[in-house]
Amino acid sequence: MDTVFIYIVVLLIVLFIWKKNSKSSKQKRLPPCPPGKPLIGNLLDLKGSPHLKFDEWTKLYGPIFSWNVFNTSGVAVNRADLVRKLLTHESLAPYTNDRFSTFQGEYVAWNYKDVLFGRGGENHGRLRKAMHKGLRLYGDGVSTFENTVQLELKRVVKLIKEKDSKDFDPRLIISDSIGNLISILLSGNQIESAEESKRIWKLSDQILLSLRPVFMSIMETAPCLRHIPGPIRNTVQNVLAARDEVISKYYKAARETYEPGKTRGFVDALIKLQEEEMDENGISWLTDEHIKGLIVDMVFGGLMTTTNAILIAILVLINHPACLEKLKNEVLDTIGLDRLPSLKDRENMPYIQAVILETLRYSAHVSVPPPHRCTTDIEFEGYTIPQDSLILLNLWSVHHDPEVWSDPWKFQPERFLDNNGNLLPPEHNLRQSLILFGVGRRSCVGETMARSRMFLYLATLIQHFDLGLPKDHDIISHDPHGYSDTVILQPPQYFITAVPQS
Ligand code: HEM
Repeated sequence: MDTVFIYIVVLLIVLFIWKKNSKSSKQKRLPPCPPGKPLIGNLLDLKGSPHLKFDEWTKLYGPIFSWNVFNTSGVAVNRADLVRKLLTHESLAPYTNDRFSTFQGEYVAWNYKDVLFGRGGENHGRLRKAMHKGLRLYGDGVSTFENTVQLELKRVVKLIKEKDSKDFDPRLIISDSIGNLISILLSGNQIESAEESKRIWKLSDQILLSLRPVFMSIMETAPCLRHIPGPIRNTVQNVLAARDEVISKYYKAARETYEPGKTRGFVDALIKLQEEEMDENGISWLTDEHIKGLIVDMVFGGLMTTTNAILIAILVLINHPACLEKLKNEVLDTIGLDRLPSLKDRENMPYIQAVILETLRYSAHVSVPPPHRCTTDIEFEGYTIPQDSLILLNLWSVHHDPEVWSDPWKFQPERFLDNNGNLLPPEHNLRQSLILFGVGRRSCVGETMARSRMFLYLATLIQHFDLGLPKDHDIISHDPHGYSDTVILQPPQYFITAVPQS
């Protein structure tokens, strides 16, 4: 059975390449391209860690280069100003912000009814607004939700105190807690059991597995294989089962108990918006499937990114005790010990804000975000980017560009502070060289939420504990070159000590 299966897959891939090759593909002045192999192009080059290979090519070919895999061409953009121009300039933006057809968009998100995998167009803009509206529940000044987060943080502090100053792996506690927060945000309810965080993580993990290049190319070439017993069908079934569990828990439950005028969480906010947007025939552009698609985005977009950002910050900080000390002084001077940190404190705490920016720059853990699709031939910086090319934002190279960042591999929050210790303003050249959350029509909808969570988690941990290196475990390097290269870079397992502040 296995041999037949592999035979069919190989045959279909060859047919697909032949079909694509046989189409006329007049290539114009493409950006420089590393030499590849016949048929497969640069496939083998990208087998390992794509972000590291892209960085190598950036050094060889400069700020824009192209590559080819199975005759699909891609263009990588490796400098901050060029990323901004390509995605936001009014003459280019209408053509550079679409996405490709994907299994995740078609099957997991009800035929592109979400933001992340969704195609461009009018609905994409409306859905982004809807998601922002739902997320504003979490934004600055929403005190009820902030109180809920503080309750969750108290639980985290209690769990860490139970470690009794002994070594522990913070991933278990942080990932569970961020899962809980997403659950709370979706439903407005406090966590009922440990199962809820697990349910959310399961969906995120399954989507991540389905993003493996081999699975993606097979589904693109021969989607019918999802009906044949074997690994492809298993992957499809697992991701859809995990999705349906989350939808049943968060969408169906909210819909059944929804009371107009009460907004318990993100899902209620979307149901309310759906009602507000109904036309005279009682039909709303925001369908139930859109609401479900946005729930999938919340889980997949929000979980791994934020959990890893917090874990990276902790790992880097315990390896930089002087930064940790400055941070502790700022937290204790501004907030003290008698109350929990609140988002309002942030404006008086430039150092922690600089630490957050530098953590995200230094690690560039969303190193190569989901590709954009170029919808027509465009001229850019003297090159042609052909229609249907993938556009990849090489954020790893953008954030370690030695022309912009002095000593790019040094963790140095001070680079974002002026001589008086104030945070550089957003229009400063260095701030403009950060593309941490993308730019323009596809920029991250969860940016405010991610930054607020990073702030609250770090400030609360530092307020309550002296964080430090482990006593009985190896010290793990914080160098991002060693992070695992799933879609979002993850630091290796590490241990820390957390001694309660006296
Ligand atoms: C530290 C945390 C995060 C980082 C560094 C990050 C970074 C990014 C980046 C670089 C993009 C791609 C932009 C592009 O394609 O041009 C993106 C898109 C996106 N992010 Fe985030 N993100 C984070 C947290 C979140 C959170 C918490 C959520 C959910 C609430 C979220 C939801 C999304 C969605 C839905 C998109 C797709 C936007 C679109 O295609 O229009 N992200 N993010």
